[in-house]
Amino acid sequence: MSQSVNAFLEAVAKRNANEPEFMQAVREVAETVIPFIEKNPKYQGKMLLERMVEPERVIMFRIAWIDDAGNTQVNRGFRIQMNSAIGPYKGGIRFHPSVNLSILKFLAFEQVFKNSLTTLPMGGGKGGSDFDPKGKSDNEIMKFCQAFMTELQRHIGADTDVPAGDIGVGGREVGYMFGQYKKLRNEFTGVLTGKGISFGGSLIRPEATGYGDVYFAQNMLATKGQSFEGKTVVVSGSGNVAQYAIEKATQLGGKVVTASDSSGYIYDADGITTEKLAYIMEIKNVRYGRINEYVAKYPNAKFVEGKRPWEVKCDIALPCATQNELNGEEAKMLIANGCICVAEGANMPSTPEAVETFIAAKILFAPGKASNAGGVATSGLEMSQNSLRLSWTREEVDQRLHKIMSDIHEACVKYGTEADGFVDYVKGANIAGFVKVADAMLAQGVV
Ligand SMILES: NC(=O)C1=CN([C@@H]2O[C@H](COP(=O)(O)OP(=O)(O)OC[C@H]3O[C@@H](n4cnc5c(N)ncnc54)[C@H](OP(=O)(O)O)[C@@H]3O)[C@@H](O)[C@H]2O)C=CC1
Ligand SMILES: O=C(O)CCC(=O)C(=O)O
Repeated sequence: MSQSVNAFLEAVAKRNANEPEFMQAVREVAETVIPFIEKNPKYQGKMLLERMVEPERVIMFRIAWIDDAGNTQVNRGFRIQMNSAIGPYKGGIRFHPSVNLSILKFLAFEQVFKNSLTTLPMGGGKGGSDFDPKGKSDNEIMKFCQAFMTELQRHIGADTDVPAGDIGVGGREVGYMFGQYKKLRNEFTGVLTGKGISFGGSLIRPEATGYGDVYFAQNMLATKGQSFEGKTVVVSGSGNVAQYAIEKATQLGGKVVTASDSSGYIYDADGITTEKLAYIMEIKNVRYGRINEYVAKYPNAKFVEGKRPWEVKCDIALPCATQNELNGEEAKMLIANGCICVAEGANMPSTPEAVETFIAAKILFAPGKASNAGGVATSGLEMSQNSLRLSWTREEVDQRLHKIMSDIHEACVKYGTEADGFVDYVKGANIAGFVKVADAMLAQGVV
């Protein structure tokens, strides 16, 4: 690592002690963007990256609510408004007991680059709470969402900051938060995305992150004359992103053999067909159950408790669960088993050692900020439809999503192609994402 990158990271670490996930995300960007800045005088002397690692605003608040047993509960809420140079803050809300400042700052920082890559006018933000939705009744989920929005509503707005879902926050939670915002503010605006279709949501938004991840992998595979047809695919997670990655990979002729949750993974050598995926959706979206319930219905499959699916032989891997779920050893195992393509559906699922391993082996590797950008891009399309007070068809939204994912791929190739023709998608995504935000910051002066 160069001296300037080292010095930069030391200074950031000093100001952000005990924030390992945030430092991990900053390091990955700094290693590729600082050498680019050093070759481009236009971006020097204005502290651009130094400004980008400093959130424009961090909001932290108490959420008090009453559970079904009549007990008072207290959680912590956050919204990180990271960068608004190219548009209103935009990014999801996460409800998970692991949520803290470090995790949300890493997600908000990644979001700035990702949103820039989509080509749409969206700044970056992220929020959430350490609230654990597991085991809560529907009434408790609604009460919590209302209490969360009672505070958050004063900080957001259709032209200020537009939240959406993330881990633990899907259509149900977005609906409850939207209802509370509308009640308190007495306005019907597109203040959240991922809304229900009957109140301003966009067709394809639920599918968009998983579909977009597969479209991006399709673009990468095409550079090698390859496709999903006949390939074995390993997917982690079984939530929103994983479900639609499985659906699209299967539609394109791939055989998806795994899905997982935090308790372990299921391996189905016959492939997760459309009918079997419908069962996963019932387990996860209707009953909020566990992935091992799959083997009770499909006994040919097995459940591997407490493990992750990267030990399964595959051609393509799609990590779609959470951060740091694929380590260096697992990356080596994937490569030794013949994996040629990894497209991250989750945010930062590969550890730095895993990323290094994929790039050293020169396989097709896409970082989440490029390959999972289809979700927020379609949120951007939802905002456009809300502003127009129109709804586009499934086909129209899917067509736009396709085009956006191809354009992101092209931008990565433009900025990430090495002298020997290898495309470093990490470098490409970071530099392409940086350039648009940096140009806007330069034009707007030091603010
Ligand atoms: N939803 C979206 O549009 C977008 C999401 N992403 C990213 O994709 C990833 C998945 O999000 P999404 O599908 O929406 O979330 P969901 O809540 O729908 O699903 C999350 C899945 O990941 C698993 N998971 C969560 N934490 C862990 C953990 N610590 N170890 C193992 N498994 C875990 C969950 O299992 P369990 O139920 O056991 O916790 C569940 O299967 C996240 O990284 C998110 O930031 C990125 C872009 C957009
Ligand atoms: O759709 C959005 O606004 C948020 C998506 C998101 O949180 C993400 O891209 O990680």
